[in-house]
Amino acid sequence: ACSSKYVLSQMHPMWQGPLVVPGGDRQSPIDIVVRKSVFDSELKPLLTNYDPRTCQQIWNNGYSFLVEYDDTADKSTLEGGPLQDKFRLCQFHFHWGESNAWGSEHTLDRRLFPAELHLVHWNSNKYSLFEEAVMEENGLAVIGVFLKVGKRHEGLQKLVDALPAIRHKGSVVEFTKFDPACLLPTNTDDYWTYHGSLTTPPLTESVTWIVMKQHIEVSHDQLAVFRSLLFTSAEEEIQRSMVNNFRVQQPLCGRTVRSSFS
Ligand SMILES: NS(=O)(=O)c1ccc(C(=O)NCc2ccc(F)cc2)cc1
Ligand SMILES: [Zn+2]
Repeated sequence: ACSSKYVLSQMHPMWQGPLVVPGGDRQSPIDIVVRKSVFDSELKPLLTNYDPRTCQQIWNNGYSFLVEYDDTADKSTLEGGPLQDKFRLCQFHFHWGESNAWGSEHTLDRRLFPAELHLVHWNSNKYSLFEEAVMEENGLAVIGVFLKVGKRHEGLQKLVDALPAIRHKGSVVEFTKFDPACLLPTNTDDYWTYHGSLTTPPLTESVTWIVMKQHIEVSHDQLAVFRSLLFTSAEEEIQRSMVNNFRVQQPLCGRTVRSSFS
């Protein structure tokens, strides 16, 4: 699957038929084999500087729900870690399952988590628009955080309360003053990093992935509200629950996964 130009079409409604992927040898997500990751002492701590005033809206794009940030200036940024440049936050979203048994995109030694958060940033030192950066080798940086079911996440509740207003594909509501830093684990120094791709079409291989070692906890009820969202728009007669919106793990194709901790 590393050299083939096609990846297997997936069961997901959005994945009709084989997808042509350019090259296809650095696709995401992957299974992170912890004991095969290589400690790199040059990896720095992550430096996030998010401004809640840049939070603009929350919407249902028919695959997940996105919280979008004003990325017309370097106001909410990510630097450090494996990155050489400054990256601007443009949005965050989640992937989850129909049950708590699965839902994450990355796995740790094949272990599945009920959900995964992605904070999406683009390289504002080198590019002037997300759409430009998404086509370039070092254009994007995405932070992945695993979710586990446990105690209620107070910071997440404001977002959960907004979801009923965007049940259908295409709906958008104003959403302001949300600090995405509240969704990061307490320890952001320990992570794995590797070069991969977007996990949804166009699957472009422009992402430096930064997957946090420490997960965050959300309650069963909070996750149940994610599952109350719909893939379908209000006009469609068949409503389909927005669940299992994850891509299956892709071949590593000889890539090295580095760790910031030994
Ligand atoms: N799950 S993930 O974090 O890997 C991911 C992040 C962002 C996007 C995205 O922006 N798609 C729309 C898009 C893609 C390319 C464009 F040029 C414009 C919009 C897709 C997947
Ligand atoms: Zn994602």
